[in-house]
Amino acid sequence: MSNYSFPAARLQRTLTDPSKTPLVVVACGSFSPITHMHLRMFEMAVDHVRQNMSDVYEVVGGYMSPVSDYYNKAGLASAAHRVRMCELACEQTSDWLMVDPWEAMQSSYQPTAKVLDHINHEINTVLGGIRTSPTSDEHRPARVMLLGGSDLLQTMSQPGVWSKEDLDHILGLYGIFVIERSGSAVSDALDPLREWGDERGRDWVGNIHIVRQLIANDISSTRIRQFLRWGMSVHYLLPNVVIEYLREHGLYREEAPKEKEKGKERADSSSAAAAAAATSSS
Ligand SMILES: Nc1ncnc2c1ncn2[C@@H]1O[C@H](COP(=O)(O)OP(=O)(O)OP(=O)(O)O)[C@@H](O)[C@H]1O
Ligand SMILES: NC(=O)c1ccc[n+]([C@@H]2O[C@H](COP(=O)(O)O)[C@@H](O)[C@H]2O)c1
Repeated sequence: MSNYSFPAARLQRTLTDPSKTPLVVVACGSFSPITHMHLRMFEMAVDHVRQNMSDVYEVVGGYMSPVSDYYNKAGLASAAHRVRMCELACEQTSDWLMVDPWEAMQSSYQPTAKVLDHINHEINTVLGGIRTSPTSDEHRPARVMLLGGSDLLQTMSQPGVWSKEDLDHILGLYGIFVIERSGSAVSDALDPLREWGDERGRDWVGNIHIVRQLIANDISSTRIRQFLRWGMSVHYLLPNVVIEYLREHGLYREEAPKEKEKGKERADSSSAAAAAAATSSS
């Protein structure tokens, strides 16, 4: 990892309102390829904070963390390509989003709890937190929160996909913004978690922040890969710079063997995560 450095150039290092808690939003996923919806999720989370939690939090950063090549999911491009596409998309379409390549550079699958711990450590221990005002030397620890779609939340109550310890860590300590996604009803995803949270005497659900999609956007990377294989246009679904990169590197022209086998519309992320978790623990 000698060539790794934590990206902090766009991290807001000083609060604009000294009374607030700095908040860093982190999306973990395969991003194969990154779509406009992946980028938009962050804007939706910021709007949610401004509208519902602005008395407590100020968003100071947003990170994407693409999974490594050890995530056993069919049809993904290499981690190097996925990280680069995310970087290009962030550089060209956003003035605050960043990509942390740490997870993608690891030589084994890293559960999401570990990724959040890593970012928390970089910001709050290595960098020492966020300055409370330009005229003060006081630093405040940033709160790190996960960001994902309701399909991700749904996997959290599927047996064997997440360990109880990791759920406790993520939902108890960090918290999550959940963007509702068609096909994954939020209430169905929340109910089992509510039971487990109570069973353990902890308020998990209080740390789950549901973000409604007021303009429904159902872009999925699986669909994009399919369109590319079929020679269809993907314009206005992904940033142009990513489309250019896909063309240059000839990505997703062939169907991945496992994807073909399954013949599925959307790769089953829960089985992929379970397989990845099984690989990492074996
Ligand atoms: N259209 C969408 N609406 C809500 N959440 C989304 C949407 N697209 C992606 N996400 C969320 O973004 C995160 C990372 O996305 P991921 O890379 O898994 O994309 P995906 O489109 O779900 O991929 P795939 O189709 O390959 O499973 C996940 O938590 C996922 O739920
Ligand atoms: N046990 C875990 O930590 C666990 C389980 C399921 C998914 N995940 C993460 O959620 C994301 C899911 O991404 P995909 O939807 O692209 O499969 C990945 O970043 C994956 O690492 C983590």
